[in-house]
Amino acid sequence: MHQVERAIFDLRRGLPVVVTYGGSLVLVQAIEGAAESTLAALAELTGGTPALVLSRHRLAVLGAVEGAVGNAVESAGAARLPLPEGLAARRLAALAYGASPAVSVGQASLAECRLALEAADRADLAALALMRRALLIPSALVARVADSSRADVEAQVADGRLLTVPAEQAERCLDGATGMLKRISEAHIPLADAFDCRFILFREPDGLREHLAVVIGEPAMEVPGAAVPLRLHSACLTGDLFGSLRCDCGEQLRNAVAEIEALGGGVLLYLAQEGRGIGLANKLRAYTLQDSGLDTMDADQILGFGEDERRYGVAVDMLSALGIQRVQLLTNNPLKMAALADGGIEVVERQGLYGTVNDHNHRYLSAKAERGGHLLDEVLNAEAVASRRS
Ligand SMILES: Nc1nc2c(ncn2[C@@H]2O[C@H](COP(=O)(O)OP(=O)(O)OP(=O)(O)O)[C@@H](O)[C@H]2O)c(=O)[nH]1
Ligand SMILES: [Zn+2]
Repeated sequence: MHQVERAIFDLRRGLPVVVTYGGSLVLVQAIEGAAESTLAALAELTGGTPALVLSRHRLAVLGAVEGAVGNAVESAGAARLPLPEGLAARRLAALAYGASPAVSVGQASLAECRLALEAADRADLAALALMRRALLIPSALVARVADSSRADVEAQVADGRLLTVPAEQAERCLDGATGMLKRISEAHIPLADAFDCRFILFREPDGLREHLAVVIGEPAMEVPGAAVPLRLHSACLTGDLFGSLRCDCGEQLRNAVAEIEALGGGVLLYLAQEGRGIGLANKLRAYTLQDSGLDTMDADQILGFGEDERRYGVAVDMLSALGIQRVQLLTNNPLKMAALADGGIEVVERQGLYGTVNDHNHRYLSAKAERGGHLLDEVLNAEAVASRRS
């Protein structure tokens, strides 16, 4: 996976990388920061027509998943839209992640563009996977290298100006490599709500993300049959650190520590999955979209993401590294229970874990309950009763 992580750094810096696929070369570049000159440079270097790869979530926003074109796109999971020459950068951004689906491409209407859509091939899917792993907008500029330009591109690869990544490696970059988490370092850190805590840091094999296991007290981790109280907490910088009122994360984090302590000890896994896996930059974009009336899931979809982009393979790996097989899970999220069960961890019991409902997070929590199936009736109903009384 060596090339993948290097490619991610280049993409985040706004540089193109070359995805190789069945003998062909495809230049790939992030949509963020792309200017008119980016498209011109891609066309010049490759001798091909730059195209925009869009995820199926974004295509649904654009209304492009109906009819025959839609079927082909749906089965491929993404589509490629050839871009007209001289397309303005703001039109490109509007197409990739703009709030209004009523966008047009150059002189062409959206309906005409739909007809121009081509089902994504593996290089396109690889490009999207790289963008997701890099926590960029999940849409990519791509350009196939024409035969006449191949020697030029190969020369740039040879002198180190361009990196190549095989499509099949890039496609797998979201899966993680099971069992390869590295346990890096640890320390005792007393917390306000639990004095006896040990923080253990794990690093993913590609070096990109780090996750923490906080072992609280002396849980019976290696006792056969014991169910260890467990919280899986996805990072939320705004809530966890700043006490944002837009969500319930900060309170849930602190309540989880106190609750695990009260249960006689257990483990909290603090997972680097900011913004349900879309990253902080995109979460801020999603918040701005929510300010115009969208709910938390629709806002993510405008950006091209699914309802929840998190994967829990690293959590399962951390639990096995700690020798934990049976857990009592503190969550309201059925997906977390299913993900652990899929990973071979027995969820013996679930316990709800709540923050306070307020005017700012009410809509967010309701969307989680109504659309995400989160088990929040208790807290939302209690809040409704309280507001009827006052
Ligand atoms: N994309 C997006 N992410 C959000 C938003 N609000 C909060 N988050 C993220 O949602 C995640 C919430 O994580 P958790 O509290 O572990 O999980 P949960 O899915 O709410 O389930 P529980 O275990 O019941 O708390 C964090 O990664 C937050 O950063 C939002 O409006 N948009
Ligand atoms: Zn939060």
